[in-house]
Amino acid sequence: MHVVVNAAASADGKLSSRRREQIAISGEADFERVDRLRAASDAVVVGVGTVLADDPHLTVKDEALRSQRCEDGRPANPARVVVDSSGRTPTDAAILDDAATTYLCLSEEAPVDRRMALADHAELVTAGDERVDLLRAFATLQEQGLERIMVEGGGELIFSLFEAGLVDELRLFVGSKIIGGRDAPTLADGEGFVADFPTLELADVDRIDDGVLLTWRVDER
Ligand SMILES: NC(=O)C1=CN([C@@H]2O[C@H](COP(=O)(O)OP(=O)(O)OC[C@H]3O[C@@H](n4cnc5c(N)ncnc54)[C@H](O)[C@@H]3O)[C@@H](O)[C@H]2O)C=CC1
Ligand SMILES: Nc1nc(O)c(N)c(N[C@@H]2O[C@H](COP(=O)(O)O)[C@@H](O)[C@H]2O)n1
Repeated sequence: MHVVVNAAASADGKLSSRRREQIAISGEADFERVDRLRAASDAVVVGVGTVLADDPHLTVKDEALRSQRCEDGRPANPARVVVDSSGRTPTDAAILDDAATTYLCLSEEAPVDRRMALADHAELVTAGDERVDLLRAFATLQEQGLERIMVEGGGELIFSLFEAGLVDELRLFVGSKIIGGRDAPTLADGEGFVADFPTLELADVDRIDDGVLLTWRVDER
């Protein structure tokens, strides 16, 4: 399995505003790059915080890219995965439509009534007691043939993936907005590290739109 975290941060390092509303940080060319990365992936992963904040669809937007996937014998869109301990994903969320297979990674904490409601719309994976055990959940995804994984956020999930040692690559677009706000989400929120900080090796720097795409490989820990 190869896990790429892709996100867009403002020049001051925020993924969205203190209201946790989705903000277009990427420009047109970066959104096209993101679409190509989605098209090259077997699955696109987000945390339930992102589903509740953004109601994302997480499909490939360019029809030519979808057609190419079909010609290659793959589904038109990559699978979508939500990390959602207690099954808070709304049953009318865009991510649960029939454009692609959706996996909901739950923990034992997810109530039976939520499981029953969501089972009509998604494949349910249970791993972990309170929070989702990401190592186990990702191992289950791999058993389903999902090898090329793209993670789009948000900051809570990205921190946990670094903590679990699951991230191979980070692609961070730094855009030309200042968002500010001490409580606005950043790339890696969660508890934060105080030691054993994950370290990165810079692989590429590209100017895109009015910002910079930084590509980092994650050092083994
Ligand atoms: N600019 C960008 O590229 C992106 C920005 N965003 C923004 O990020 C914000 C949402 O991010 P967050 O609130 O951080 O939520 P998140 O999307 O990271 O989801 C976190 C939630 O996932 C669940 N979860 C279950 N097991 C977990 C585990 N082991 N580790 C971590 N989480 C686990 C918990 O309910 C937790 O609250 C929104 O404002 C959204 O707009 C989201 C994606 C990309
Ligand atoms: N790459 C990138 N740049 C930005 O500026 C963004 N705001 C995001 N947000 C992510 O894209 C998701 C929306 O996807 P759909 O258009 O609904 O398919 C959103 O939920 C964030 O994960 N990404």
